[in-house]
Amino acid sequence: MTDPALYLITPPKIADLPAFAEEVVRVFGTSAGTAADVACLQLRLKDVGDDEVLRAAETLLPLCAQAGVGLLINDRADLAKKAGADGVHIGQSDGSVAEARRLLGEDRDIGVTCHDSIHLAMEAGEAGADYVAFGAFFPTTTKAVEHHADPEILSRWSEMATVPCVAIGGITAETARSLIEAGADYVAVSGAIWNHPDGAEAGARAFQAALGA
Ligand SMILES: Cc1ncc(COP(=O)(O)OP(=O)(O)O)c(N)n1
Ligand SMILES: Cc1nc(C(=O)O)sc1CCOP(=O)(O)O
Ligand SMILES: [Mg+2]
Repeated sequence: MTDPALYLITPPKIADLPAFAEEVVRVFGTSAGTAADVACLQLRLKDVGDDEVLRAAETLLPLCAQAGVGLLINDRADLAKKAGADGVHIGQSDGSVAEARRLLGEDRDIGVTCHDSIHLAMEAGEAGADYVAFGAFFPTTTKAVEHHADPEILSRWSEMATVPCVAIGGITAETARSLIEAGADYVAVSGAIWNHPDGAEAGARAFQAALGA
């Protein structure tokens, strides 16, 4: 993952892959023609077959590569490996960091969901995670969440650890900066980009303005 603070997450379903790919290009293009303000894109498709994930990854990978944005696959290190993606994001039920590392090698990124737990984050960091993710910080309609995090966990983590942390859950352009100021290295966002009333590009621009990138 690179320096910019915006971590994009795809919608859980992509009905029209070519149209979505065009939207991704527009989102990447919101920073004076470069992708410099997006750290990575996580392909998070739910309730679809492996073929559909691999097809989407095959379409998105060259767009990401051209823009200098890493493509991470959600849930499945094996599919990240097959797709030649830049890494994987795993939740607490998606397998271990050790297994993902064995499959992907040292040069790929592995992120781990840690909910609202410093303990889980310490375990992930010790296991070799490249980042830990805390959330959910705000109500979200993208998924049913069981854990709610307070921004204070970001401050605690950033003071005690060097492993970067990602904030997730209902984040909008209006709330993103407060989480970065609390200690988040990245804000992971789905709905506020793809469901923006004026389109995804407008959503990305709003984050760009808010994050001062
Ligand atoms: C950056 C980031 N953080 C947290 C999650 C959630 O992962 P998980 O708990 O495995 O839930 P699902 O996304 O798989 O429904 C994430 N995907 N990305
Ligand atoms: C995928 C996901 N994981 C969360 C967690 O708390 O672990 S919240 C979440 C949804 C993120 O989408 P949006 O930006 O639309 O809220
Ligand atoms: Mg998961």
